[in-house]
Amino acid sequence: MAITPAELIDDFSLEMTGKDVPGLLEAAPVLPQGTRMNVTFLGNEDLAMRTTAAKAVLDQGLIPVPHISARRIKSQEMLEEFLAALQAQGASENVFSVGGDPHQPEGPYDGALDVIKSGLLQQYGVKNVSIAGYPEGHPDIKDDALWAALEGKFAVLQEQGLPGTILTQFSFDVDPVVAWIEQVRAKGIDLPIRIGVPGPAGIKRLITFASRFGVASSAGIAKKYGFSLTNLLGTAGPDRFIKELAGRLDPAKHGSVKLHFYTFGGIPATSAWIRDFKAQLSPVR
Ligand SMILES: NC(=O)C1=CN([C@@H]2O[C@H](COP(=O)(O)OP(=O)(O)OC[C@H]3O[C@@H](n4cnc5c(N)ncnc54)[C@H](O)[C@@H]3O)[C@@H](O)[C@H]2O)C=CC1
Ligand SMILES: Nc1nc(=O)c2c([nH]1)NC[C@@H]1CN(c3ccc(C(=O)N[C@@H](CCC(=O)O)C(=O)O)cc3)CN21
Repeated sequence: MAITPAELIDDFSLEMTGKDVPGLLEAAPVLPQGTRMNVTFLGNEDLAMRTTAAKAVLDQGLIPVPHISARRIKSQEMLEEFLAALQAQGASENVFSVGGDPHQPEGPYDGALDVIKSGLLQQYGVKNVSIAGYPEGHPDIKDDALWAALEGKFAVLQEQGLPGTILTQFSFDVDPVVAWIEQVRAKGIDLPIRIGVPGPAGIKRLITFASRFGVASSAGIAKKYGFSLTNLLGTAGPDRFIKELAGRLDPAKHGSVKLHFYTFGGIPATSAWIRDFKAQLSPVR
């Protein structure tokens, strides 16, 4: 029963946007070689920004995990163009297939499952597909639909013989996260799970992103996490969250569980925070 925070944070992954290449270059010296760096697929990015960022990740000795936002893909040609550009750089082995925030699909793909079912991923060298998980649900998608989507994606990846990883929305509250992991395992879904946590960031910024993405941040949850809703001036990091989560995980019951950092406060700040957190866990003797 229980793993140590050092075990939980080992082999963490993190995330950048297409605009974050300068932050990536600044942070790279403190990131372990081979660390996975997700690269977002936002509405304000284009193919060149996304592929340039993925290449920059590779050049730093890290592993790019480009996002493919199903609803933002306007055509099969656009999907193939993106995958081909990634493959040409050696950046197509790992992708995150996600629905995307547009209320209406901009092309033929309604959700992540449609992209996976297309069979195109393997054709362009994809070897591992991350899919999304929602410990606290999603503001626009009913829980039934989320579970059906997760089970559907797991089944199709198995049929295709493609390894997968579940990557979750961030949370400030360990209780729903542990309950959700147990539900995933009860459904027989044995994929490795990466639990999303926010890197250290301004409290205002954390709350803004939490409300945008439908993540709970009530006064009680905020206090437990380490910030107050009435004092928005400071910053907050996930140290308490990580220590509590580690204390409640049992590998025999919960399977492989790692961490994924959303870098709302910037990649350098998150990377330095992780280095310092690890150092304080294992003081030099
Ligand atoms: N790092 C990131 O960029 C993350 C983004 N998300 C967002 O979460 C949402 C769901 O993604 P997945 O779990 O991959 O879902 P999915 O693509 O597997 O779809 C699940 C179900 O919800 C529907 N759906 C998909 N996107 C929707 C939307 N924007 N609004 C209403 N219904 C939608 C689909 O038709 C399907 O029935 C997307 O909005 C996605 O962008 C979630 C986590 C992380
Ligand atoms: N439903 C959902 N959609 C998402 O797009 C999403 C999630 N969930 N969960 C967390 C991650 C983190 N995401 C993001 C998205 C944008 C920035 C960002 O820095 N955006 C702007 C700045 C906007 C601002 O400061 O308010 C940028 O410059 O691109 C960071 C993380 C996207 N992600």
